[in-house]
Amino acid sequence: MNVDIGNALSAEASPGISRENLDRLNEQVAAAHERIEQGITDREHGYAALALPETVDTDAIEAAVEPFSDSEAVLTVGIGGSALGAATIADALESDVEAHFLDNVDPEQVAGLLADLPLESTTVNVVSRSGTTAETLANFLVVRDAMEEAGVDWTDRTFVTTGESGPLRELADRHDLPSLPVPDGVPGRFAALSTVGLACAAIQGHDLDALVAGAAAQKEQLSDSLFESPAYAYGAICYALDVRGASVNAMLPYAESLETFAEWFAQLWAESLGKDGLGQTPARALGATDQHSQLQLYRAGPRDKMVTFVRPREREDRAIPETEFEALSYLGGTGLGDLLDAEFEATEASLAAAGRPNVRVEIDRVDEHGLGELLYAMEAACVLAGELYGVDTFVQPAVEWGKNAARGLLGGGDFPEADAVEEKRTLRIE
Ligand SMILES: O=P(O)(O)OC[C@H]1O[C@H](O)[C@H](O)[C@@H](O)[C@@H]1O
Repeated sequence: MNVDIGNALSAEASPGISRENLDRLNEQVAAAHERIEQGITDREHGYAALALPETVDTDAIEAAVEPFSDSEAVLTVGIGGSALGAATIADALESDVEAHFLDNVDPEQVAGLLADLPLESTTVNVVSRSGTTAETLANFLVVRDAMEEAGVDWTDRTFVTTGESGPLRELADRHDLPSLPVPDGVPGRFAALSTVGLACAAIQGHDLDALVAGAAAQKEQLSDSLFESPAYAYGAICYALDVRGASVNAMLPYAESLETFAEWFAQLWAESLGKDGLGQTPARALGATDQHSQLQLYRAGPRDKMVTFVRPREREDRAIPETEFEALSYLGGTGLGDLLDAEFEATEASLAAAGRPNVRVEIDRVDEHGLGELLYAMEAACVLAGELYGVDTFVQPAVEWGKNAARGLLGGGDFPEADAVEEKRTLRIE
């Protein structure tokens, strides 16, 4: 994996960072790295996620899901960090076992999905770190009911990943369901490379060791210089561009298979860094599709954005047939992948020509190793950025506030946050 920050230098872009300031920033990176290393060594809350390449037990995950090796499909019931890591891996890699996700409580979507799934051969993978998240538990109750109605013994087809206590743990224990623990000190959005993200990947038959090896390769490269670590280079440049005005980070992978990765990144970046009036807003996009919708804004709108390109250097191509149409002859004989690469190069150059900061992140290909590198590098980038901002990267009080308000409204306890609903000011126009 490599990260090219050339188009984020002030000689090329505005906002941008000068070489001198980059060297100064590197001193901050060195200090942050020391803090991060200490956190990893001590397995401190949050930092423990960056130790996962060493601590995750892939054999235990594979053994735990062994009873489900006959699955035609896997249905992950979870939300946020308990779904997006697994979804990123599932959507990036091919498998004969279809993966589906229930990470919303839209009744129409839930009913539609349950009606389509072969429930007798589907594994239900319920994931919740806290074991208390209303959406996840509600969806699970609905899924369980649908299985009973279809005459399927849900206890035979349910796998649980959760913490040591909480309602979901109790349920798993009561019904003797196969389960895995969520590792200590690993917040959900940093848990893709743990039991949380890897159980689904194991059920789908992906190579967990290759995923972890990719992550380990990036961990190896964490050092006290951003010039030696792609992960730190990315985190540091995002921070530097943000404090110079690029408050939006548009994540633009040039691979359909990485579309969900942009969604995962959005949670990681937003929930970790959005604190104390600070943080950079992640925007989700996809190349080449969004060249034809959002690019106008990125190239000619306010100078409050940076664009992150992610692309695999290699992919399987599909030939574009020769054609009798003269006007299209330039396409014939090339491949769809060649076209996508050309679109990528052109878009990157078009932003650079307009002096808009952008960063290129490249992996060899979208496979287990490349994905492991990408996920780990972005997590390390995020932890580094959190140190540079001076925020508490591993908490999410604003999200918890909303969760409490919703529970209070539903009668799930006495939560003062729910009073805000009553107090809401209204000025309705009809
Ligand atoms: O895994 P759970 O405890 O169910 O939490 C699922 C999600 O809940 C909240 O929204 C948190 O802010 C997220 O960080 C978390 O990933």
